[in-house]
Amino acid sequence: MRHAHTVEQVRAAEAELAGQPLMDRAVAGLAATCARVLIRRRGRVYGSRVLVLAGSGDNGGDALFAGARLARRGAAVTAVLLTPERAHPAALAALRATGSQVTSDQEVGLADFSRADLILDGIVGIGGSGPLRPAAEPYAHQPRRGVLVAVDLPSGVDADTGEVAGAALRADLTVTFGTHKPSLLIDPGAGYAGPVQLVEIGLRPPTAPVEALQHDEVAALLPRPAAESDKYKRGVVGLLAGSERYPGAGLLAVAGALHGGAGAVRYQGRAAEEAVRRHPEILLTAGRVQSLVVGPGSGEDTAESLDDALASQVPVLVDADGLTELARRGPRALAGRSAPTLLTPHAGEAARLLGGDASAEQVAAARLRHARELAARYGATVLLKGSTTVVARPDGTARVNSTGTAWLATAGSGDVLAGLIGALLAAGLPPFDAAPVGAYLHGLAGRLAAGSGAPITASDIAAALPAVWRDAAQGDRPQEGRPQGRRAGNVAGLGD
Ligand SMILES: NC(=O)C1=CN([C@@H]2O[C@H](COP(=O)(O)OP(=O)(O)OC[C@H]3O[C@@H](n4cnc5c(N)ncnc54)[C@H](OP(=O)(O)O)[C@@H]3O)[C@@H](O)[C@H]2O)[C@@H](O)CC1
Ligand SMILES: Nc1ncnc2c1ncn2[C@@H]1O[C@H](COP(=O)(O)OP(=O)(O)O)[C@@H](O)[C@H]1O
Ligand SMILES: [K+]
Repeated sequence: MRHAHTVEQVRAAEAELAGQPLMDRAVAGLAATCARVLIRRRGRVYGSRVLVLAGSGDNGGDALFAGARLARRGAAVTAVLLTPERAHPAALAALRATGSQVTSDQEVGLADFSRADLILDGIVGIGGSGPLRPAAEPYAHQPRRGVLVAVDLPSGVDADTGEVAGAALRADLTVTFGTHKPSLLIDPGAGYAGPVQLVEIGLRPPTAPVEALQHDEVAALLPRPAAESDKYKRGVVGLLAGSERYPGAGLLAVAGALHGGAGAVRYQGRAAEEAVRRHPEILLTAGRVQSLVVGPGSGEDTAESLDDALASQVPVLVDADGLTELARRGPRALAGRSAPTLLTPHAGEAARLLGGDASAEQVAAARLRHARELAARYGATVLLKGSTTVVARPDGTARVNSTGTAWLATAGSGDVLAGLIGALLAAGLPPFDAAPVGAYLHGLAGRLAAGSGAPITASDIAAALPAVWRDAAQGDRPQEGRPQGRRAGNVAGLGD
C-alpha cells in the first residue's frame, strides 16, 4: 500500500521526533538521488552544473544542504535565493563554505535554469499556500534542458489535495520525505511530480487518509473460487444496462462483468438478443443477484431500472444514465437503502450530481475535494473517473488509482469498468475495495491493450482483462503506482 498523509499529520509526526536529525536524513537521500541522476546523465558529479532554487523555509534548507553535498563532490553549484533575507541560515552557510555562487538576482537564476544539468526545486514544500509568489513564478515557465528534481513536492502544488492554483514547476522526479503527500498521487499535482522517490526519515504518521493499492494488495483482494464454489456462491451480477438507443453500452458492461470474478452475469437490459449472441454464457432469466449495475446506456429504461435497483437489498453500482437520473432525484433517493451504493461518475456527471455547485472543469481540478463532497452528500462510496481515479467514502477516506493511461479515454471504456466493478461487488468485495481494484485492473488493461501507445477500443480493454488479472494475481511484484514508472512508483533507472 502506498500511504499519503496530510501536512498536519506530517507536522505532528515530525514533532514527536523532535531532536532527531530528520533534515540530515532527508538531505542525505536527496543528495544521493541527485548524484545518481548526474552520474546517469553525465557519467559523474564532478563538473556538473547544478542550480539550487531556495525559498525561505526548510524546503529551501534541504535544497541548499543537498547543493552543498554535491558541491563537495565537485559539482559547480549556484544557489538562487528567492527571499534572500530569510534563507535557511545553516544551510546557506554550508553552501557558502563550499565556495559556491549564491545570488538573489533572478535574471541570473533564470539564465542558469536554462543551462543547468540539474535543478533542485526547493522553493516551497509542505509549508506552501496559494499560488507561487511572483519571484518564483517565472521559473514555472522557463525552458530548461537539465533534470528538475522537486524537493518534497513540486512548488506550486497544494500538498494535501493535488490542486494547482496557478503555475507550478514541472519536475522530472520528486524526492519526498517521510511519507507521500496526497498531491503526489492525485492529478493535476501528480502530473507535475514525475516519478516519486520516498526517502525514509523515521516518521511514524497515523492512519493515512489517502492510499493507493499496489500489486500485492490487489492480489490479496482478487476473488478466487474456493474448492466448494459454484457459480452462485461466487456471486451473480445483474446488469440493468443497454437500451434500444444504446445497446453497445450494455454489451460492454457484460464484457467487463464476465471478466470480473463473479460466477455468472444476469443481463436484464434491452440488448439481450445481441448480448447473448456475443456472450452466450450470460443468463437472461430473472433471479437472485448479489449486486446490480444500473445505468450504462440504459436510456429510456433508466428511471424504472434505478427504482428497481435502489429498492433491492444488494450492493448497487450507479453509472452513466443512472447518475443523470440520480442527479435529478438528489441525495435523498439513496436515503432508504440498507445495502451499499457505489456511484461512478466522470467529472461531468459529478458536476451534475453536485447540482451545479461545481463545473466539470472545477471537479477535475480538485478531484479529491469533490469526490469527498459527493460521497458525503450522497452517503455513498464514489469513484470519480479521469486521469487519476479517486474513490472516496462518506467519512473522507480515499483511495486513488494511477494505473490508467489517457488511451482509456475512449467511448465505452467506463461501461467496461462498471461491469467489472459490479462483478467484484457480486463476488463479495465491499465498494471501497471493489472500486479501486476494478480501476486498477481496468487501468492496467488499458495500458496492456495500448502497448507502447496506440488507440484502443473499449472492447480491447475488456479483452485485456484476463491477462492483467493473471499478472495481478501473482502479487509480490515491486510494481507501484503508474506501472511504467512515469509517475508515482519506482524511479525507473534513477533509483538504486
Ligand atoms: N516535516 C518533516 O518531517 C520534514 C520536513 N522537511 C522539509 O521541510 C519542508 C517544510 O518546511 P517549512 O515548514 O519551513 O515550509 P516550506 O515548505 O519551506 O515553505 C515555507 C516558506 O515558503 C513560503 N511560501 C509559502 N507559500 C508559497 C508559495 N505559494 N510560493 C512561494 N513561497 C511560498 C513561505 O513564505 P512566507 O509565507 O513566510 O512569506 C515560507 O517561508 C518540507 O517540505 C521538507 O522539504 C525535511 O527537511 C525533513 C523533515
Ligand atoms: N486522461 C485519462 N487518463 C487515465 N484514464 C482516463 C483518462 N480519461 C478517462 N480515463 C478513464 O477512462 C474511462 C472513461 O469512462 P467514461 O468517462 O465513463 O467513458 P464512457 O462513458 O465512454 O464509457 C474511465 O475509467 C476513466 O477513469
Ligand atoms: K519544492
